[in-house]
Amino acid sequence: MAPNRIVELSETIQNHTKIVDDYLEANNLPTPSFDISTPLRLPLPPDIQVSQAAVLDAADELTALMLGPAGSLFNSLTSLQAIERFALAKSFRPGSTASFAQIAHHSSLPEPDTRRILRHAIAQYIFTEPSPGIVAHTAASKALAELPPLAHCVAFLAGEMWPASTRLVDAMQRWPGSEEPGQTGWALAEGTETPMFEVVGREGERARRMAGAMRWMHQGSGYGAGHVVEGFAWGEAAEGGMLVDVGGGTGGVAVEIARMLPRVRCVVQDLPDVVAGAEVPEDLGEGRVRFMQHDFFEEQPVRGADVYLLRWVLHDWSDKYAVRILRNLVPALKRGARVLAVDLCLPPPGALSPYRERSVRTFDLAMKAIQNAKERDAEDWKMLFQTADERFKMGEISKPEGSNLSLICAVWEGD
Ligand SMILES: C[S@@+](CC[C@H](N)C(=O)[O-])C[C@H]1O[C@@H](n2cnc3c(N)ncnc32)[C@H](O)[C@@H]1O
Repeated sequence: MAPNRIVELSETIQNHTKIVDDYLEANNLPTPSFDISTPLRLPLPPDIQVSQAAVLDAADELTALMLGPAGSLFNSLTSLQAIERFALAKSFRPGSTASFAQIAHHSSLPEPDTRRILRHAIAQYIFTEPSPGIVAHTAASKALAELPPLAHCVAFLAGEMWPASTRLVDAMQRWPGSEEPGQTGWALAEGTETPMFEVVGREGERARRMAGAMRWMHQGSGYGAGHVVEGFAWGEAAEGGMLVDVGGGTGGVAVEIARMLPRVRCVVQDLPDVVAGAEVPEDLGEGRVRFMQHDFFEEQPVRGADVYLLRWVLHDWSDKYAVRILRNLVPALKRGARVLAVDLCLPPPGALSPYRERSVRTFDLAMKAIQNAKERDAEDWKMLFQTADERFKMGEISKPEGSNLSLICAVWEGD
């Protein structure tokens, strides 16, 4: 039986890497490394360059296959932006084929542009060209056609995050060290100083795209509410305690917590528009989860709760504003109350492979580009709580198995 493609690719990598390695060794040339003494290009003759190219081709395809269609989708932002803007993925059914002319006709894009965009996408495994001029779907383009939250996520990254990133350094130059959410790369790209969440949030289609993107990003098992329930030492709070989910959206996390901890009562707070669209599922019965309009830049109205949850909230804000959010909790806190931030905790430098570290660092810069916000490491989290109020006592920061987010808990030691 022929080996599967991934095995075939790994063998290609192994065989051709050996050819390159043998050549370097036989010619007393240094093995590739990141050392400053390394030659800028591998000094290989044309016949050995064939092996070098074979390794690069196979490694690229193997990476894409290992990531899966959704994981490898986000590389080619130019063509992705066009695919979304001109609805190219929906222009013909998955399983069928279409000519460039047919797709152009459907999308109202000139045929030469359609062909150029699609061939750029095809080079990233989005669509395929089984015979010259005829296009078919791949798993990635089919997913764009059929999964609206994924399509929204791509559109949000290509339409909001990417332009913001291209202006990030301009914003850094114009407003050095700014912590204001309106002085960002996104603001420069948009030509406004109104923060991104405000502008996008009130524009129908863009707001839907952003909401869909959030839904898609939350879907992975690494973001499940189960990690909060299972990873947090609820103690007595599980026995009839009160949880306030500050900036809790439409209650997805609180509902899961209420389901898994049947004696906990939850108040979910968010902005009026968000809370207006929220519903408590029938199986939870009355009163266990209720929604409340509350702006977290105002003083916390629910006093004496056992746990105040801030899940994926503080990373949306620079320290200046995150400190305000925490300080607004203080008047409501009883001694021993816990403030639980569930957010990314950046690992110490070098703890992850560069490949993995790149994605968290990219996320960190993206937060800066859109909102002057940030991802924080353990020291940053400690500083944040201490700056908000010295009566916060930091507990351990833990990362439940399989979770992308960490549990960052501080206990209130004031009266
Ligand atoms: C990234 S979402 C996290 C939602 C939820 N905690 C979760 O984990 O799914 C950030 C939330 O903060 C809310 N938010 C933004 N500004 C707010 C404010 N001033 N007061 C209350 N909520 C706010 C947003 O509406 C949104 O629901």
